[in-house]
Amino acid sequence: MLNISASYTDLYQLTMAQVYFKAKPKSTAVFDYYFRNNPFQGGFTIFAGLENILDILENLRFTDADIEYLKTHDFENDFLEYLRDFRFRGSIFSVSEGDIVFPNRPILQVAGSIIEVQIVETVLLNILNFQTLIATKANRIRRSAGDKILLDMGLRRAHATGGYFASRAAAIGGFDSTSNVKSAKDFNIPSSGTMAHSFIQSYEDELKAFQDFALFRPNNCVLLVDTFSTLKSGIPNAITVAKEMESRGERLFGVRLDSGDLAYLSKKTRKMLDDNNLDYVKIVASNQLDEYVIKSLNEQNAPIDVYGVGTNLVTGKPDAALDGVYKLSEYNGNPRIKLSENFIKVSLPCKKQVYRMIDQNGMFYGADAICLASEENITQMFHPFDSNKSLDLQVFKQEALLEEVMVKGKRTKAKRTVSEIAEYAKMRLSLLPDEYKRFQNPHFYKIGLSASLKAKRDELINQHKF
Ligand SMILES: Nc1ncnc2c1ncn2[C@@H]1O[C@H](COP(=O)(O)OP(=O)(O)OP(=O)(O)O)[C@@H](O)[C@H]1O
Ligand SMILES: O=P(O)(O)OC[C@H]1O[C@H](OP(=O)(O)OP(=O)(O)O)[C@H](O)[C@@H]1O
Ligand SMILES: O=C(O)c1cccnc1
Repeated sequence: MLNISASYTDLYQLTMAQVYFKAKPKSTAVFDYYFRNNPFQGGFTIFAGLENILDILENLRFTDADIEYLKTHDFENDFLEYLRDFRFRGSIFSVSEGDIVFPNRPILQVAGSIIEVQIVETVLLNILNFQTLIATKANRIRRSAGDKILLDMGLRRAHATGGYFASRAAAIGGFDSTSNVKSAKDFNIPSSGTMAHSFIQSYEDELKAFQDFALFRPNNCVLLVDTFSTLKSGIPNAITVAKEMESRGERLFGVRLDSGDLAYLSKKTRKMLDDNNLDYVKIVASNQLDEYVIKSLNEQNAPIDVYGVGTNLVTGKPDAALDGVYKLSEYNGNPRIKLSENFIKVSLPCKKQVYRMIDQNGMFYGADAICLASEENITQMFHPFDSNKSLDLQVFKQEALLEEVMVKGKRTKAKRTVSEIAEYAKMRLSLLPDEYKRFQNPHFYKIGLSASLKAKRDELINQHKF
């Protein structure tokens, strides 16, 4: 994992923490993590990053160098000594990583000493917002690509170290492999790679470049065919090399197209390969791909077997960020609220649970009910702000989404691998009806409050009215 110490936070967390330390060191708090809008104007979001956050929180420390640095920021000595021994000892309830989530309902709830839960806000938002964005983007690309192989090649275009977590999130969203060696190693993701134009340019002629590559690196050999002319030079040379490999008892894995009209070129390439009895040679395509280009290429029946996607995947284009927030819902056991002129931004008080409604076919019905943590079997949910709207929940099976994953700073469940999380995401997505999955105007997934939670919230709104 990347080395993240407790100074991976915003300064204001520490300035607030010093005041808590001096004025009310024994106080406790509960914070909710949620986001406000599905990214990419989609109908759902895939939650990712939880396992990394649990790893980070279990090991979070201020290093001696962190403390030395903070000495230059007017912090008091006794507070700095407290930070020297800082540990995260809080508890976390969370949705399972890989589950399908929706806006404006708690995904994760952090409880503990107010100093500790405040300091970890930044790293938690940083990791969860980014991976959730990228897993959701990756899944859009997966849904466009159908059963074609998807290779993440984005590290070089990612926002610095973001590429490390982007490759992990891409695998959760449905990518098959990554070019990113460190992520592949750390997260046990299959890795793969082809060759760069520079390799071919370093030779006097393309054929010799292909021949050397096939000779010294024959396994999963993919030749990049567009350096000079795809159809007049790259493919004929690749066919020559494929035949030479056959004579050695080897097989060329594929050719990669990286420019031009990918539908036209892949059709011509397929025909040239097949005419030479090379139907096993795969066609890889890359060049600024995203879910829309891939959908279009599939609609044009482009015979592409593998799509390599970089920039648009790892930067979460065009959204760039998920708007996830971390809001205080309880202080010293008392409910807290944040008001806003914008109704949707009014926060929800108290420790909560979220129930997902399951229909008689075992599919998601399209509604999550938020209630107090102590409630079970919610009979009715109410629209958060339109008192005329409610939904009878008695006909549904109800599934509790928030489960305990950390107590006193220690995990309470076994770690899950990236491939387990990816499988889980796929399974959960299969339970979501198609109308929430379409790219244009997806159906709106309902959110509702239990009567008790709504009453608590309304009581607090009235208390704080001016
Ligand atoms: N048949 C196709 N249908 C839809 N989109 C395509 C098709 N072929 C290529 N594209 C996409 O169109 C865009 C083409 O961009 P651009 O013109 O910069 O590529 P190019 O012709 O390869 O140029 P360069 O040689 O500079 O890389 C890319 O995003 C590519 O993935
Ligand atoms: O287009 P993206 O989706 O971001 O995919 C990654 C791109 O990165 C590489 O190009 P680059 O020019 O960096 O290297 P190269 O010289 O190997 O082509 C690769 O050839 C792809 O075109
Ligand atoms: O393996 C490749 O082809 C690759 C990897 C990273 C970026 N572009 C291409």
